[in-house]
Amino acid sequence: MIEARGLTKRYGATAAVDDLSFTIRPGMVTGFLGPNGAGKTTTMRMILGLDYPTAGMVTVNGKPYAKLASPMREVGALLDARAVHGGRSARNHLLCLARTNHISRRRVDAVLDLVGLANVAGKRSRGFSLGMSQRLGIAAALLGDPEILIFDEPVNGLDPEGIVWIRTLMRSLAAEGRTVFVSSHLISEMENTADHLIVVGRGRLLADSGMAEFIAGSSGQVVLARTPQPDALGRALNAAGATTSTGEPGIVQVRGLTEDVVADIAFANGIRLNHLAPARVSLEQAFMELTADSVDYHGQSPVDTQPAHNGSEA
Ligand SMILES: Nc1ncnc2c1ncn2[C@@H]1O[C@H](COP(=O)(O)OP(=O)(O)OP(=O)(O)O)[C@@H](O)[C@H]1O
Repeated sequence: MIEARGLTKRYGATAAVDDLSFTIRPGMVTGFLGPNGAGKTTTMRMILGLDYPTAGMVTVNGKPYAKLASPMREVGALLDARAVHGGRSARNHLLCLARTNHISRRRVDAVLDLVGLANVAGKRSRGFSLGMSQRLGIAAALLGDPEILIFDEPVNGLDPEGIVWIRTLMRSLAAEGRTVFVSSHLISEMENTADHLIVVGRGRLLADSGMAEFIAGSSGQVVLARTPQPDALGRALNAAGATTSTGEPGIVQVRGLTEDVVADIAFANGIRLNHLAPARVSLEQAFMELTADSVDYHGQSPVDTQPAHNGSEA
């Protein structure tokens, strides 16, 4: 369990973390989300005693990190995968950590196996790809077999296989009853991984909710229907109170109704559906809407291509 109460960190005039209170519970993956510069890394550094709060407090299993008797056995963290001595082999890096924390050599080999680095364990980490470095960082986090795991943007720079591997690992660690706290600036990454979400923007708490509630409360689920009769489907759905719009030819975007209801309405009106699915984009849109006022770094946005409108598509 990690508990923050009124946690605040100021750098001059900037409040990197601003009066954050939350509880991270065991047995689940908690996603820590927010745009760039929202204060995620600063929060994680304070949990790990690497930065001191300006005000408030954060505890790990009821104690500040500095008071933990055997920190590596209680909390494992991956903050910066490149922060290792590049001249050391992966095994030596882990052996050094193990020795200073009274952890056996056997455990070093076990975590090397677990993260898939056993056959490069003798190689210097300087030559490692970002993905291999991430795996080494995760091996270090797991070394003390801790109950609490903290990962800062663990999938940065990973290939799809690495992303799936980390996602599966986080899920299995949570299933073992551990507390897993993982940051990301992309909600799409968390959608299939996290059970619970803490969302921050400009250092402040924007949401603290279960993933299912977050999705359900998002600004209207969007359902995509592919049909050879888009006009007829649009009219039938509008009559049922939905908002529809067209994207690609033959695709109707529906807001305000579930897939089941859209299917029922199509069936009742004799309209053929070739495909019906929830739109992934709705969750990302909900996240972007929630954090829109907190984004520090804006890029140039491309021309909006699909304006939604009320009423039937014409
Ligand atoms: N040591 C520091 N000195 C001054 N300002 C800092 C320092 N560390 C962080 N900040 C500022 O605090 C704010 C929060 O930064 P932080 O790195 O915690 O955000 P983040 O959510 O982890 O962002 P990202 O997703 O880009 O990693 C930013 O405005 C950042 O510039």
